[in-house]
Amino acid sequence: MSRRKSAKSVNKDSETLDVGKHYEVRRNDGSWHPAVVLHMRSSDTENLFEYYVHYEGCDRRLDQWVPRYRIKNSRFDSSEKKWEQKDMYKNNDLLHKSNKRTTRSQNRRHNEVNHVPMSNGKMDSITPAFEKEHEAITKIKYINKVQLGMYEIDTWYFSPFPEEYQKESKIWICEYCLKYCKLEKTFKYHMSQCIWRQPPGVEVYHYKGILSIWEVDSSQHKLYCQNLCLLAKLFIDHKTLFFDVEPFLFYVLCKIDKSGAHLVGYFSKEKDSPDCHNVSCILTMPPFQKQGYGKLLIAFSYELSKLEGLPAGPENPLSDLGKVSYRSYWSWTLLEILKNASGTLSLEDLSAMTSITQMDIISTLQSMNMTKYYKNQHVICVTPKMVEEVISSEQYKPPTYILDRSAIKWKPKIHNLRLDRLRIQDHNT
Ligand SMILES: CC(=O)SCCNC(=O)CCNC(=O)[C@H](O)C(C)(C)COP(=O)(O)OP(=O)(O)OC[C@H]1O[C@@H](n2cnc3c(N)ncnc32)[C@H](O)[C@@H]1OP(=O)(O)O
Repeated sequence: MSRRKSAKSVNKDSETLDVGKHYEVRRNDGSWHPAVVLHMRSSDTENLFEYYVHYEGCDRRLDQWVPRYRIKNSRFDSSEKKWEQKDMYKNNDLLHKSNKRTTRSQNRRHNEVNHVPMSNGKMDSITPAFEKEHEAITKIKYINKVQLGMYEIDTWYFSPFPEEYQKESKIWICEYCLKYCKLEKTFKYHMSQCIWRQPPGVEVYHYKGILSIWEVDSSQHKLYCQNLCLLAKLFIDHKTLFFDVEPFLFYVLCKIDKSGAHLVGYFSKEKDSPDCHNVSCILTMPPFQKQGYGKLLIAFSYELSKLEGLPAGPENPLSDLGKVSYRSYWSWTLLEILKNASGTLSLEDLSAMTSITQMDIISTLQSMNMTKYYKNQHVICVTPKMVEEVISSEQYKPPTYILDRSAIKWKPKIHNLRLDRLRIQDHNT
């Protein structure tokens, strides 16, 4: 007899809930939170349904399948608004300490991570129609866990793995070649046969035998790059690149030990970016997040832009965590220059020194109150005292990993068509 009961017999075991309606749901940490039920399925282990819920006011990465007993019977009327905003965000990983005065930068960071709309009501540059379509397609995440090397990782979002993998709650991925498997035994067999111990491609950064970055050309290693994108999509909400990877280069950051080079994170970059993007997508694998690797990858992307001699920036829209990381990198980089500066510095100077675009410099300096709008243009308005104050505040965080420029083994390539075009234009004028 099948372990699963039919929907009809399941209904008898407990009151079923309505998809699309709001209920109070117990989260993993034990707190109750209003949530909308997005989907239901019969559970494998219980004679009950389980429900896919989205917690109101929270990022979709917290959406999850929960058993029936974690949901209160009575419907929750979301219009009652009995949940205070501060309670809604209480359990997010970035906390607002209620008794403590928060600085402007802490407020901005809290708003970014918790999706509080900006004063103009906009979240970012995605159109509502696109957002709706995107949400419909990627509403339900079926793969809940992924085993990567020694880490079992909870996934955050839907990723378009082939259909037969979509119904698996866990998949296994080889941390070296990124082959994915449905079954643990297939995975174990693969690991006994796989001879890879590092990403394919060329090592372009090697730091003291501990960290390395590999440049992987998707034209030469298409399958690896496609698998990397599928894996990354489990942790990036707005990502559309999966199969047509050839226009991109991938920079893969690894931690090295005697067993091999272990995947920590990566960023992708268009080979020819007409909009001067130096990062298309960036990811640190969750077990390595908040340890400084994201800012190391960002610093590396700007070092490449400096070698190319072009100001550049990440592709928009940035995710909540992307915004926080870029803002932190930009602030630190600019303050490092300003604290040692003598004489005047223009926006052009700062951009030439850092390869950060003037727009990103302006928004970063504005957030630190260091610009003025004068005669229809932004001017830097900063005194040594202002710089000192920010540097001694909590907002100033030197990176955990400082990029060692001497460890970079990379030169701009011929295939950087845009760079060549710019040089030709320059020569002709
Ligand atoms: C262009 C684009 O691709 S946008 C999409 C960006 N990518 C994603 O959103 C994918 C999921 N997120 C990630 O992979 C990572 O969070 C990244 C890549 C954005 C950042 O990587 P990390 O390795 O965590 O970055 P790192 O440790 O250097 O921290 C950067 C800053 O973000 C902060 N941060 C990182 N994670 C969190 C978090 N969960 N909550 C609050 N702050 C956080 C850190 O405290 C740090 O701030 P600080 O410098 O002021 O201390």
